[in-house]
Formats: sequence, C-alpha cells, structure tokens
Amino acid sequence: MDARSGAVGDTSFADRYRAAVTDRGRLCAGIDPHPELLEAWGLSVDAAGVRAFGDICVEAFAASVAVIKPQVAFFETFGSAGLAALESVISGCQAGGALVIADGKRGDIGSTMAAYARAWLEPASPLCADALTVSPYLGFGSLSPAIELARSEGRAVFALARTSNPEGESLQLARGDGGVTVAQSIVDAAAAENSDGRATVGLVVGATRHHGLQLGELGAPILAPGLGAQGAAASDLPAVFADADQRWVLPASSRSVLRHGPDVTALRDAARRTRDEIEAAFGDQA
Ligand SMILES: O=c1ccn([C@@H]2O[C@H](COP(=O)(O)O)[C@@H](O)[C@H]2O)c(=O)[nH]1
Repeated sequence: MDARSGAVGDTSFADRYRAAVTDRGRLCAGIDPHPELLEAWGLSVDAAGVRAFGDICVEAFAASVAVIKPQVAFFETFGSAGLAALESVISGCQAGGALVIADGKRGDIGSTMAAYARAWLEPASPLCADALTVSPYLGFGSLSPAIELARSEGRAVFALARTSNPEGESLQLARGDGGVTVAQSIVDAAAAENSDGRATVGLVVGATRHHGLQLGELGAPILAPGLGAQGAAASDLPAVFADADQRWVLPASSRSVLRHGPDVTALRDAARRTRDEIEAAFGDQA
C-alpha cells in the first residue's frame, strides 16, 4: 500500500485483514489517551500530551500489532490540534504495516453519513483509516454510503451490534417482527453485505458476555472489545464466540495494555503477551 496516499488498489478488506492477522496474530490494540493515562505517563493533558502519547503508541505497536484502534473521542477533545495528532497516529500506524480502525462510532442520515465516509474512508482525506466504527441505530440502511465507499476502496465499517457495556441491552435485545432481536437483525444485514467475500461490514460484539448472536455466516471481522479493563479474559473468548468463525474474531484491548507505558518496550511486550494469550485461548479451534 502507498502509505502517503492511502490507496490500497483492488485488494479487498478481507484479504488485507487475513494477511495482517496471519502475519501478526489476532489483537486490536487500542490507543485511548485517557487523561488518567496521560498523567500516569508524565504527559500534559492537552493536545501536546495526546500527540506524544500517540507517537509512543505508534513506535510500540505499528510494526508488530495487526490492527490498531485509536479512540477518536480522546483526540477530538483537543480540537484541531488533537485531530492533527490523530492524523499522525493513523498514518504512522499504516506506515508500520498495521490496519487502523478509527473508533468514531459515526451514524447519521444517509446524506450526512456520506460526508462521514469521505472523512474517514476516502484516501484523499488526511483522516483516512482502514475502517471506521459506525452506529446502525439510525437504521442499517443509513450506513449505505459508508458501506459503498468502503467496499470500493478495500476498506470496512464495523457496525455496533451487541456492545460491551451493560446499558446497550434494552435497545439491542429488543425484539422486532418474527421475534428477532435488533442486534441479530444487524448481524443478518451485515452478513448479506458480505456475500461478495470482501468483508466490508464487520461488527462490534463485546467480549464481556454471552451475546446470544448467530455470527457464523457473517464473513467479516468481529471486533470484540472488553478484554482486561472491562473484565473479559482471553480464556473467555472461545465460549463467548463459540458460534462464530473464530478466524474472524478480533479481540480488542486498550487500557490493560496502555497501563504498561510509557516505556515503548514494555508496551510492545504487553501487546505481544495479550496477543499470545488470545492465540493460546483459541488454540487450533480457529
Ligand atoms: O462495545 C464497545 C464498543 C467500543 N468500545 C471501545 O473499545 C475501547 C475499550 O477500551 P478498554 O480500555 O479496553 O476498556 C474503548 O475505546 C471503547 O470506546 C467498547 O469498549 N465497547
């Protein structure tokens, strides 16, 4: 890939994702510059602090972690300087060979969704990532502009299905026609989008509980946040995702790795340990 232009040619997200996790193992490392972490790392709680935090994370993770997920909110907090730091994180991670999921959880009516898609998935944008988290709760169809752009650019969206937080339950487990839960209807809609084999529509399904979803036909990555700080353990993963194709499960961890900073080697080792725990837990089931 041309790291400067962000162009990935005709390669599908499915191929890019498989290559990354085959080479580096299943882990999505989060870059979440919480104020508490900035202070613990001896950094200022401002744009300069998040830039330094991001630089350290890029050095620690870009060349060895398969997928990296900067949490957009922690950069947005500091306005244009924070977003400039995020641009640097995205391009630095991509230059090191990692795939980047911008965790922005964007969602709006279709015409505005198209603008979000251009911001996060169009190669000409300075914020262009490999994938963007999106909210389907304005209706799955409202995501179409982002899905279409992602498909044509070899990128992806990750739609929230069953989130890791307890507050999601009343909405996500509500049942519609035929008794299907809202979350399962999102899984099914995503699976239909992936019938071309390009894995354009991944899902977010928390690792923190048994979700009751049928994920076996998805055909795209399942971003599974919740390891460590939210209580899930690597050893929980095979049971939580027993119904999924476990080659597609991408466990995510932010704070439990980041607390080992700011030492670059300690951060890198923490990410490697987490990845090794995940791979050992899945064993040859994947
Ligand atoms: O359901 C969801 C969706 C997204 N997240 C995000 O993942 C990380 C988790 O951070 P930890 O420090 O590992 O708890 C964070 O950026 C969340 O916004 C999630 O946790 N759950």
